[in-house]
Amino acid sequence: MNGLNNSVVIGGQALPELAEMLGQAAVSQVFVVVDTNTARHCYPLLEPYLPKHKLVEIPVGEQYKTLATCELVWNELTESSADRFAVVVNLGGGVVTDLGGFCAATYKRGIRFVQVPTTLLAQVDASVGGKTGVDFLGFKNQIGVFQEPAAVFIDPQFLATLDARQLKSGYAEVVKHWLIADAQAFATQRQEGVLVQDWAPIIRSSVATKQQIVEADPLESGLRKMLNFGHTVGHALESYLLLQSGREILHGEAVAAGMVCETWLSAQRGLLSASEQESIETFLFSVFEKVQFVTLETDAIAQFALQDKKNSGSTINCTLLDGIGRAVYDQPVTVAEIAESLRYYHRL
Ligand SMILES: NC(=O)c1ccc[n+]([C@@H]2O[C@H](COP(=O)([O-])OP(=O)(O)OC[C@H]3O[C@@H](n4cnc5c(N)ncnc54)[C@H](O)[C@@H]3O)[C@@H](O)[C@H]2O)c1
Ligand SMILES: O=C(O)C(=O)C[C@@H](O)[C@H](O)[C@H](O)COP(=O)(O)O
Ligand SMILES: [Zn+2]
Repeated sequence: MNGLNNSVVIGGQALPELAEMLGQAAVSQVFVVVDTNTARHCYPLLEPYLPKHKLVEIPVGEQYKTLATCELVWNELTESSADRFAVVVNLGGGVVTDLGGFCAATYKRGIRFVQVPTTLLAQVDASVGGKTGVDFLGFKNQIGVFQEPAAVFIDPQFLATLDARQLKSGYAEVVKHWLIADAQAFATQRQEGVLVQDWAPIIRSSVATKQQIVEADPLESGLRKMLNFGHTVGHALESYLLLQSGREILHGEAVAAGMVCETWLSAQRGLLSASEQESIETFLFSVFEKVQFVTLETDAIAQFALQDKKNSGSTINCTLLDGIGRAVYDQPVTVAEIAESLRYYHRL
């Protein structure tokens, strides 16, 4: 695609390869989207590898993953007269890669973008697979498109400035990949927790799991729904708390809670044994603190699942576990069952 190809490069060679790619491709202008934190911590590491470019800085946080923030990016592209040979480099966590990807995919009906993820969450999940978008009316990723980046450049050195809470949030998606597709890794690697010294092997295996699933079903008509394990309940919880100032939680924290709830739903249906359920729960609670809500809120939280993208009509289709390392999708669940799973979580 105009000298850029759709690859994922992981390791110390990532930034030199990005430089090489941008040097070879027909590129009219380069725009680097950052947030305020990645401008400070990550841009100095990337800058030596970039040709002449313009920096586009967006505010930090999920609250800014909105159409209003997209306008900042589209304004900059328009005012700089960016043409279809311009390339957007998204340098940041999942908010930057989702939003920057969406802005590029829609500007003049689509210009090329590359992802340079700087959080563990974005390195193991968000930067790969072509889901881009923003939140809308409080619903997660309600507006977006599937558009693969021209390439993804993952350098674990960016993780050095990430705090423990953010590392754990990314780790939730690693655990999700184990639970849906890699029982062996869940059995052997979970002992290490987040005290991992070298993230590269974990990033490589998580990205490989995700790529394998995405390649089989890029537009999520079936199999890709496995990657949404923990997200029917997780997104409902994340969306509900996002709308309440001061109670926001991180995406991975919501997914971890969602995985406990959806593990319970799996066990309720006889898909998981009591001992499998217990080992998942015990592990998740050894890493993640309990998300705070009161029982009275569970019905309101569960209502958010009515907007889940996997739904058909009013049927909420959940992804459940059929044993550790195996996911089944399109499992109908009711709002009442989701609320019950949240009450179970609350009681633990
Ligand atoms: N597209 C997908 O497939 C996909 C997959 C999973 C999650 N997501 C989305 O990703 C988002 C969450 O991503 P996230 O957890 O990366 O959040 P994020 O982008 O908000 O980054 C987390 C925090 O870390 C800061 N930061 C980023 N890199 C840093 C670094 N190297 N050093 C210090 N600080 C740094 C950011 O400024 C922010 O404060 C959610 O919106 C979620 O919906 C998308
Ligand atoms: O790539 C996918 O497919 C996923 O579901 C990965 C999820 O971890 C990610 O949070 C994704 O953004 C959720 O997508 P959505 O379609 O439920 O908004
Ligand atoms: Zn996710």
